[in-house]
Parts: sequence; C-alpha cells; structure tokens
Amino acid sequence: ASPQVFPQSVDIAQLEHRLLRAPATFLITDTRTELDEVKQRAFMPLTDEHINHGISAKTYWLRVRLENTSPIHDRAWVLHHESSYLDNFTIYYADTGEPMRKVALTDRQPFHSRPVDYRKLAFSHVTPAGESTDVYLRLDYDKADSVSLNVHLWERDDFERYVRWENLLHGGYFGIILTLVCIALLFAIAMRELTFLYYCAFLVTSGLTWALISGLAYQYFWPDSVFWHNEGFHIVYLLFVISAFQFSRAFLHTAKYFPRCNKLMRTLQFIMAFAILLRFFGDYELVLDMAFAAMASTLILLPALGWRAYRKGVVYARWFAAAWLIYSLGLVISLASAYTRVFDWGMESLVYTQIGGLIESLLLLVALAERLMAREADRRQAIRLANQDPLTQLGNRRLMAQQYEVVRERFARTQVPVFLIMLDLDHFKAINDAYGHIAGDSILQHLADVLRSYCREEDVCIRLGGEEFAMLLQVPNESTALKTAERIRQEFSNTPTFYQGHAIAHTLSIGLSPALTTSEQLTLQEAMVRADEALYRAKTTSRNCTAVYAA
Ligand SMILES: Nc1nc2c(ncn2[C@@H]2O[C@H](COP(=O)(O)OP(=O)(O)OP(=O)(O)O)[C@@H](O)[C@H]2O)c(=O)[nH]1
Repeated sequence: ASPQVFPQSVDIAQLEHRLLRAPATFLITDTRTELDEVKQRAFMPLTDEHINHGISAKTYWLRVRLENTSPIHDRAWVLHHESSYLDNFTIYYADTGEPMRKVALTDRQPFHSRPVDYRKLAFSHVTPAGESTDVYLRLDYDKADSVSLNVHLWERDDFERYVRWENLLHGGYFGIILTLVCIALLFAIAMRELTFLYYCAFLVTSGLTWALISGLAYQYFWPDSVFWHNEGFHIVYLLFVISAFQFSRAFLHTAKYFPRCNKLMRTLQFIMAFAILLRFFGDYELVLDMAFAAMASTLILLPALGWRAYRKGVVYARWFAAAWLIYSLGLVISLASAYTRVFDWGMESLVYTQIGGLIESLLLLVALAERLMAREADRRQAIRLANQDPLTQLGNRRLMAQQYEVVRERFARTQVPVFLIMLDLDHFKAINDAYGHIAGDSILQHLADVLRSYCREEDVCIRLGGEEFAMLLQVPNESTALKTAERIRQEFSNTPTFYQGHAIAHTLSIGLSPALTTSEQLTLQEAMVRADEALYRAKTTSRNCTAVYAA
C-alpha cells in the first residue's frame, strides 16, 4: 500500500466510536470481485449519501487506514457492520510492512466460528505501536437484499462498554416481554379465556422476531443452527402475523361483528400457514413475498379494524387501534429506511419498530384490561337492570328479596326492628280512565319520587308491580314506622300530579306490618302477607289511610 492509495488515515487514539466515513473510501462492482481486481481502481470518498443502496446484489468495497500514533502502546479496535443479516463480510488487512491477510466472515457458519462473540459479524485487531493497519472490507449478499454501508469502528474498550450497555437494554426489552407473557398466562388460567393465550402467542412470536433480527437468537438460542438464523425469520414473522390475527379476531369478536373481515383474516392465516410449510420445503422467493404481504396486511387491516370497532361503539377497541397504529408507523419508517432512500437511517431505524412493538404490546394489555372492565360494567348494568323497574327506576321484587337478606343481617347485629309497608294507589283505574295511561304513568313516577325522598340508605323501596309499592323501614319502633308511612301518604295526597294542564289529585292506602322484631322474625313472604292484610283493611275502611297489621 502506497501513501497515495491511503492519503489520510483514522487515528485509533481518537476513535472511541464512529461510523466509517471519509477518509474511508468505497467502490462498487457489479459482480463479486477479488481484492487484486479492485486494488488499483479509484475508490471514492465515503460520505453520508453513499450509505444507503436500497435492494441490491452488487459487491461493495470499503477501504480505510487505521493509524496507531502512540510510540509505545499497541491499540485494539473492532469493526462491525450495522446489520446482523449481512451475508458475507470479508476483511483484508495488513499492518505496516506485513502482507495482506484475509478473514472471511459469513452468517452461513455456526455462531461459535465468529472471531468476535457478537450478534453482528465483527472483526477485531490490534495495531502495534507506531504502525498502521490498511483495511479493505468487502460486503455482499448471496441474494439481493437491502444494502447499507454503515460500518461501526470502535476502540475495543469502548466497544466492550457499549455491548454491556446494549445487553442491558435488550435484557430490559425481553424482560418486559417475558413479564407480559407471565401476566397473560396467569389471566388465561384464571379467566379460562383463549384471548389471553393468543396474546401470549403474539408476545412470544413478536419477541422471537426481534431476537432473530437482532442476532441475539443466533448468539444465545441456536448458535449451531445456520438454518434458523437465516431462514427462521420468515417462519417466526409469519407465525407472529398469524397469532396477531388470531388475537385480534378473538379480542374484537370479528366472527360476530365483522364477519367479512373475519373471513378475510382466516383466509390470510391459512395462506401464511401454507407459506410456513413451503419455507420448510426450501422455497424462498415466494415465501419472502408472502411475508411482505403479511406485513402489509397487518399494517392496514388491524389499525383499520380497531378503528371501525371503536366507531361501532366498542370502547376498548381504541387502545387496540392505537397499539396497531404505533406499530404500523414504526414498521413503515423502518421499511422505508431499509428498502428505499427516503430516510438515511440504514438499519438503525429498526429500533423504532422494536420500541413501537413494545409500546404496542403494553397498549394491547391496556386494551385487554379495559375489555375486562367493560365486561364487568356490563355485568353490573345487567344486574342493575334486572333488579330495576323501568318506569320508576325503583327496585323490583327481585331486589327486595336480595335486600331482605342484607336487612336481616343488619337486624341480627343491631336489633333495630324492621317494618314492611305496602302502598297502593286509590282508584287508580278511574284516574287512568279519566286522564289516560300516560297520565297514570306520571302519577306512578311522582309517587316513586316521594318514596325515594323518604328512603334512607338503610331502607329498601320498590315497586311491586302495577300501582303497588313497598318499603322496608328499619326504625326503632312501630310508631316511628307509622309516622313515616303517614307522612308519605299525606305528602302524596297534598301534592297533585300536573299533567297537560290538569292538577290530578290522588291518594293512597298503606298497610304496615312488623317484619323483624326482637319477638318475631318473619320471612319476606310472611311479612308481605301481613302487610297486604293491613292494606286490604285500609282499602276497605276508608282508603287514604294507613292500617297496621293486627294479629
Ligand atoms: N298508567 C298505568 N297504569 C297501570 C300500570 N300498572 C297498572 N296500572 C293500572 O292500575 C289500575 C289498577 O286498578 P285496580 O286494581 O282496579 O285498583 P284501583 O283502581 O286503584 O282501585 P283500588 O286499589 O281499589 O283503589 C288498572 O287500571 C291498571 O291498568 C302502569 O304501569 N301504568
């Protein structure tokens, strides 16, 4: 190597970490060339605009001289390409006065054959004190692929520090995914619900996809399996999309609410499963296309589906839509960066997809939690409606039966007696006949309002049906219960109902019976029979009065 070939060099002492750029130079050849063929050709200075090459099958050469200006210290450095999916990375290097040596790195060999124990193809060398090392790098892919010329140069200590930091971040990522998997499994077991298992499958395949892309799966999971490192990605990614669809179908009940979309997703799942089979039988191109189609279908289908479900009133679908939108954005940016020249970020932007994926996984858990809460709210609402009279919004017989048990327990504790009063509107049929059913309804609502105003926290107030109402009063003695009953009766008769310009006067009759006292504890049925007897007496004597049950 002559000084003209390497007019400038990189000082290793100043290196720390940098991306390889001018004074480094580059050369592109259409076919795979050997060093002797390119050595005498003109290399161009490598600048930012020469980094991204889209999809390409050419051969790329990089050249740099690394100089150790220290007269006494040897200096160690490391270089590696930014992608863990570079097929062939050949390093030619020579220290001052030494002949060229060659190290051919490829991801078609077991992981342990790599000279540097790193998830990406890396090369490490020590430049002796006062010498320099001339380096030629050849990058090429066996099949056309996304090409970036980003090569990282490190002082070895900085590199090792960085790898520790990087491992910590990866550990954090996989730790979160594993935690989510555990949570989802616990829910799947506790709730016996498949949706949580599908969510688990989604998390596992998503985590595995990133373990594959980062090269960590090769380094730690299957260091001897060249097949899984090179071919596993499509299989795992297709599995990821299949489980994402399965989860989405279960989560949004697509079979019920979006039958056509459900059919489409099921068909796509079958096609993807078929693509996985093809992959095992060695097909590459078709499966690659299918994996891309799968990728594209998740990008569009899932956020759109979530949005539609949300618009249809499925509240918890908003988190689902947001989750997939974030994921899709990350993926679009990464794809645009890796396969086009729109962004100049090379492979580094994949990290945005990974972060997007992590946020997505967390949001999907939020969506699952919100769905559980929505279901619980529905359940409570259903119970409330089942216990409620729709006209007056008072409780009904069913509520009275439930609440009687609560009242009975309180009585057992406090010994404060409980009285049952039954109330029945007087001549209601005549009012209905005179003013119409709607007017009658207003009167029933008016009476409900009066009852509500007398109903304390510990009392129970219901509409038994028709123009009959009942109340359980927990008061110290019968005269207090009677006083309350009389107040209700008087207030109701003193406040006519206004309907279409008419002030409709009305009265009611009340029957009162002790239900739970220290001397006698009746069942609800028994108490109702007795209160009804008293009510009958009130009706048959004068109406508009309260009668107390007399044994
Ligand atoms: N508007 C309205 N009327 C109702 C409703 N439920 C029952 N009724 C009416 O309430 C009336 C009850 O009539 P009756 O059982 O003869 O009693 P009454 O006319 O009040 O006579 P007494 O109870 O003997 O004073 C019937 O005409 C029913 O149609 C309702 O939800 N709305």
